[in-house]
Amino acid sequence: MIPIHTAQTVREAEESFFAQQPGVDLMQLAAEAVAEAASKLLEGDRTSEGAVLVAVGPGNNGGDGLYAAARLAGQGIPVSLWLTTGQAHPDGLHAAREAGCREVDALGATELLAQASLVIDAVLGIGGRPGLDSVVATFAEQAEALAIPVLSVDIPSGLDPDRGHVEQDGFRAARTVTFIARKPCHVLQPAAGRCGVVQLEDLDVPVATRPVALQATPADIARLWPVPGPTSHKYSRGVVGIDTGSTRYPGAALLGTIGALHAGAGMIRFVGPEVAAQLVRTQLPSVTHGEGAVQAWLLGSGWGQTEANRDRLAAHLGVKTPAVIDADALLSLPTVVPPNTLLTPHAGEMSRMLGVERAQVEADPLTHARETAERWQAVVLLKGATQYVVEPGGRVQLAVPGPHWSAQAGSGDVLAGICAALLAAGLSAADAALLGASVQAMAAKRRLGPWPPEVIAREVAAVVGGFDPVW
Ligand SMILES: NC(=O)C1=CN([C@@H]2O[C@H](COP(=O)(O)OP(=O)(O)OC[C@H]3O[C@@H](n4cnc5c(N)ncnc54)[C@H](OP(=O)(O)O)[C@@H]3O)[C@@H](O)[C@H]2O)[C@@H](O)CC1
Ligand SMILES: [K+]
Repeated sequence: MIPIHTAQTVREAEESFFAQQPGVDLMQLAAEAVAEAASKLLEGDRTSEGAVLVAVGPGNNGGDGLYAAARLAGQGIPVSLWLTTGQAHPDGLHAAREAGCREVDALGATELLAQASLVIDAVLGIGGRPGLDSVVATFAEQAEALAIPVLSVDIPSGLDPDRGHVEQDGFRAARTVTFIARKPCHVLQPAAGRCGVVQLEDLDVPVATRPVALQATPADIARLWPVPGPTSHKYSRGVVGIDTGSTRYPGAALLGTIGALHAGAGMIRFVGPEVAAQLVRTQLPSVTHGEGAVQAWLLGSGWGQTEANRDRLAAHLGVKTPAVIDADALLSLPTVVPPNTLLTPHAGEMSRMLGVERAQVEADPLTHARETAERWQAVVLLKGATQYVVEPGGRVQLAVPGPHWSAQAGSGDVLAGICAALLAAGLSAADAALLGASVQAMAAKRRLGPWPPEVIAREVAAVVGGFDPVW
């Protein structure tokens, strides 16, 4: 799991590091990493005038950029500096000037842009307030329009380091070199989409504080997946009870059932309405129909919004079996849900659960997901371009990200089914959510393109097969 830390935590880590090792110059280490990354991005194209154009802000982020500029100029690379506010880190500026960097003003920077091979964005880092001065914002847009690669120092300037929300257009980096720890903007969408490849330079500075979130990697998912062993049988692998679908939405039932089967459910008991049951029967012969003991329930997908939802939900939740509660059932939740319940809303559903606007959830997903988890004392999987797994108590994990093709009807039904299979296998609701969302993303990556959700669901089985260490 990759720890994600806030700007404040990183600052504190830096301070306590300096208190213990005052002689170490972190800015030089940072600049060295930036210069190295710049050299790689230049790929030998070092001849044109203004090959590297460094946009320099007034603080230490600009200082990193200036020392990196000095290093590049020292290698004979033509480097131009644009001091975006007219102010700059004094020692860094001195070093860059000594090394032969030339300075341009805003107009000169815009003119040079067309010939530049690389822009280094050292305007604002973790000390910046979100948003860019309009001249810098226009420069960033032009760099993007001209497809000039941008290397961002620490974060693409203008982003809020601690959030995924993007307030205004700004730099879109090909690569971001960040220091000490990854920050939320590097992993949370849509901000993460502006960072390009994120390269972490930890500068040997330890961070003692608890991370604000943990980002899962495919290796984590493979390690945690419940692969069957020699003593496994269908009951030990987990029986999933599924009550999903309606006359209006029978397909949701089929999709969730396909998801559960392809994620390794030992057995499925389908107890949804007859119209959905018929569909499942014709497509998935291994599914059994009718009541019986189950280890986890999958509820809510494709129910539609009806008065009957509250009773339909209560009928299953009364027995205190772990459950995945999805879609329409999320709006009929009782005040108390059974232990190990997983709620799987998207932003729109979460906004209705909390009685706020969807835009509010989208602007600050983490706060709202935390509030949802606290209110129902249940694990929440907030679905979307970034998939948040939030537990009551505040622990936040982020699923492995996937391609944006997955933003389509039916993906959520499949995902709920995958999570239910994992819950039935005995995983905690948090692990079921993290593994379920991640494996679906990994499957979508293997099947890149506008594949329908059932095709991605079938690919899940192939991804899971790769987790088996025996074969
Ligand atoms: N800690 C670490 O891990 C390490 C840190 N290092 C580096 O230090 C960076 C942090 O440096 P930092 O603290 O000097 O802040 P930084 O981002 O340069 O910006 C502050 C300046 O910008 C200004 N300003 C703010 N918002 C603005 C806006 N919207 N538009 C315009 N101006 C704005 C603000 O002025 P103000 O108006 O607030 O007086 C102030 O002058 C960090 O990102 C990393 O690159 C590495 O060297 C080593 C490891
Ligand atoms: K920056």
